Amino acid sequence: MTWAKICGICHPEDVATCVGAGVDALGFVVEYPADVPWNLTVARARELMALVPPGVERVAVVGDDHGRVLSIAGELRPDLVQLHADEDPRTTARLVGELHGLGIRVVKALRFDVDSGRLLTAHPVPGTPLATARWYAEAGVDILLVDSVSRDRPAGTGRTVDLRVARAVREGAGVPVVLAGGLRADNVEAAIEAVQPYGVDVISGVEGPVGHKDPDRVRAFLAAVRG
Ligand SMILES: O=C(O)c1ccccc1NCC(=O)[C@H](O)[C@H](O)COP(=O)(O)O
Repeated sequence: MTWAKICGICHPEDVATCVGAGVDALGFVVEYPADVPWNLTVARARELMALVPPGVERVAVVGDDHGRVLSIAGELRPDLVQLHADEDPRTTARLVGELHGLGIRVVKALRFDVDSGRLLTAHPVPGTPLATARWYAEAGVDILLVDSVSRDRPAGTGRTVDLRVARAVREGAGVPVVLAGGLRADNVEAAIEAVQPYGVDVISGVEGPVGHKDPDRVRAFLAAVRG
């Protein structure tokens, strides 16, 4: 069964909606170092995570600063930490060791630019997306997340990635791969078929007004994932 995560949770009623619809994991964006509509303080994230029942994984979506990532993880003790910025493999490897020591698994995002299709990274990386994926896998991450990024948004773009590239990463990375970027109830089945990912992840495709989940869209998305 394909693992399904819904990200950008900001309100208690959205926790209830997603859990009621059978989600596997919920993502909480915490003190992300860019202006995104789904950003939470640690205190607000703690309140919302406390509403998540056992059996549904809590993912803290964070980025960049090593010390801040570690401190957020220590304060919230999520099931997974999702590194969603420009963490280089050395920093990632260090964080993996420290987070695993806290019993927390690590997701690393690989972000593809919506205009050029290129893997966006501030660091010199091996030639192909697959080589970069392996680089991070060797750093010890538990899951890689293939996502899109735009000039305006570091995530939550509502735009799809090249599914052939995602498939190549999934086939060769050596760790489970989650597919994100522009997924909706009407395209997620085909995307799963094309990429055969471990899981899928969504924000825009299940929202009404930005920051608020639409219960019908949440249910339709999860029904489509379950086939
Ligand atoms: O969810 C966010 O707001 C967010 C903010 C900063 C960094 C990462 C973030 N989330 C990443 C995800 O896991 C999303 O599910 C992913 O970007 C998909 O978004 P969408 O294309 O809108 O479905």
